[in-house]
Amino acid sequence: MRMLLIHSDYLEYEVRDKALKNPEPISDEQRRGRLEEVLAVFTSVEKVDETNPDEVVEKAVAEIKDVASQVKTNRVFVYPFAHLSSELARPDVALKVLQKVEERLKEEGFEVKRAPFGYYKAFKLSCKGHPLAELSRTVVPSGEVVS
Ligand SMILES: Nc1ncnc2c1ncn2[C@@H]1O[C@H](CO)[C@@H](NC(=O)[C@@H](N)CO)[C@H]1O
Repeated sequence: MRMLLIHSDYLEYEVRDKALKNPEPISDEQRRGRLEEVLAVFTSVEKVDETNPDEVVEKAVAEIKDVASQVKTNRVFVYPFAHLSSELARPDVALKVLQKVEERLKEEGFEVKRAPFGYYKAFKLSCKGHPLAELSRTVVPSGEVVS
């Protein structure tokens, strides 16, 4: 899993067209979303993650918690982003992983939004620009190598 973590004044999105034949079903309310003072986590779930999705969820949550504590926010925006890797996991696996990351962050006390999966989306992002505002993290199941 590849993550680009951007500490932001805000992130907002609006759903546009389907990017998959069967995108995640969403309510009208989920067609737009916005969070302020947020750690935006743009995420590509990778093929290698399919060998142990549960483990990669836990590793991703640990990394997000670490960065969130460094930038002092408890608000996280999980954003599916298929552009950080050339070896993407199947959409059904990727969606489950991202849903689980959202669920586990909420269990850890974070305020979390997750952008809808399988769509093209317009988004606006305001990066804070401090030294820790732009970070990347890669996590893989144990025993796997980062390609
Ligand atoms: N392995 C994967 N990891 C993360 N997201 C993935 C994925 N496989 C499919 N998606 C989702 O389907 C859209 C089309 O690839 C993706 N859409 C996007 O990435 C938008 N930024 C529009 O390009 C995404 O929602």
